[in-house]
Amino acid sequence: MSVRSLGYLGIGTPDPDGWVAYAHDVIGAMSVGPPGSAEERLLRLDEHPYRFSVEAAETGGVTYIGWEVGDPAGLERLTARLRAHGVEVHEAAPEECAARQVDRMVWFDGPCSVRTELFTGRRVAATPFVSPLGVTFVTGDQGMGHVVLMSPRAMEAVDFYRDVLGFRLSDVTHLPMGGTFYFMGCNPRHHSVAFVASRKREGTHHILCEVSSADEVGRAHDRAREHKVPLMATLGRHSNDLMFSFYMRSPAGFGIEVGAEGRRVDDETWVSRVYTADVWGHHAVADGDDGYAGTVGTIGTTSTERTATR
Ligand SMILES: Cc1ccc(O)c(O)c1CC[C@@H]1C(=O)CC[C@]2(C)C(=O)CC[C@@H]12
Ligand SMILES: [Fe+2]
Repeated sequence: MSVRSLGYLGIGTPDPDGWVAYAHDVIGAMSVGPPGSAEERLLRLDEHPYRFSVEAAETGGVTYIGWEVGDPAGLERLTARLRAHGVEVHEAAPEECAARQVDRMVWFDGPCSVRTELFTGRRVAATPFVSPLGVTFVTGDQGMGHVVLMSPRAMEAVDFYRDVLGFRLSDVTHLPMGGTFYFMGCNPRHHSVAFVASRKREGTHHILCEVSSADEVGRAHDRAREHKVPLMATLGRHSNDLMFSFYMRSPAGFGIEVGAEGRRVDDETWVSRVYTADVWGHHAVADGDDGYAGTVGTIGTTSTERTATR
């Protein structure tokens, strides 16, 4: 398998400065450059020169996905394989490679209408990563996190990632209220990309940033409340990747999942299963709800009060 990990994501949003501020103040990402510079919109999570590139766009969503390939020979093989499957693959110009801070990059129009890039020779930042909030992100051989895309053609996306790009179909989850998710991996992270079948819409569902501990998830959850960031789903534990996480809205509309304690997958022993529920929590939060008011029940009220509220 030549694709090694999720390297970077382009973020399109009508409010780039708002997204950058959110990334600093709530997620804990670090800008590459000073306020007002173009490099301020390049956001780091670790030793890579950047993981998010935030750009102005009419609608919010991932504008491109960058997959890191192990070496130049692997990129050659993958490019030939894509072309053999009829995919129009473009060689990035030197200035594009310089902007991505990579030695070589090819790109094509990928599933879910997302520009998909394959690169080798990523620069390693000369300066250390220092989160403005002291956050440590889990990346390394697991890549930057995961991205979940919605599409009416989710199955085509799954077939392409498995049969052409060589991803593992880790498992499938049928959620009563949340649709069917297909989770795909290319390294020990349970999934680096997932596709959810959506009858009407095509776009970005959420991006995961994994942090180093459950307490870091709790602190991110506190920051979301402090900054009045709407929740998309409450705290919970997934049954497939065992991630303890919550989901909040980003200013671009799609979700940011902040999680910890995700399991590592060994391709030699992994068994793909079908899930229909999380271990606990992860209750979807309706727009405008703070994810807590609905939990006030009859516990602690008297029988008279209970009768009165019926
Ligand atoms: C099922 C699942 C397993 C692992 C993941 O990283 C992951 O994002 C998901 C997606 C499920 C997700 C959820 O559990 C909380 C409620 C959510 C956000 C929805 O409202 C739809 C997708 C649901
Ligand atoms: Fe997720």
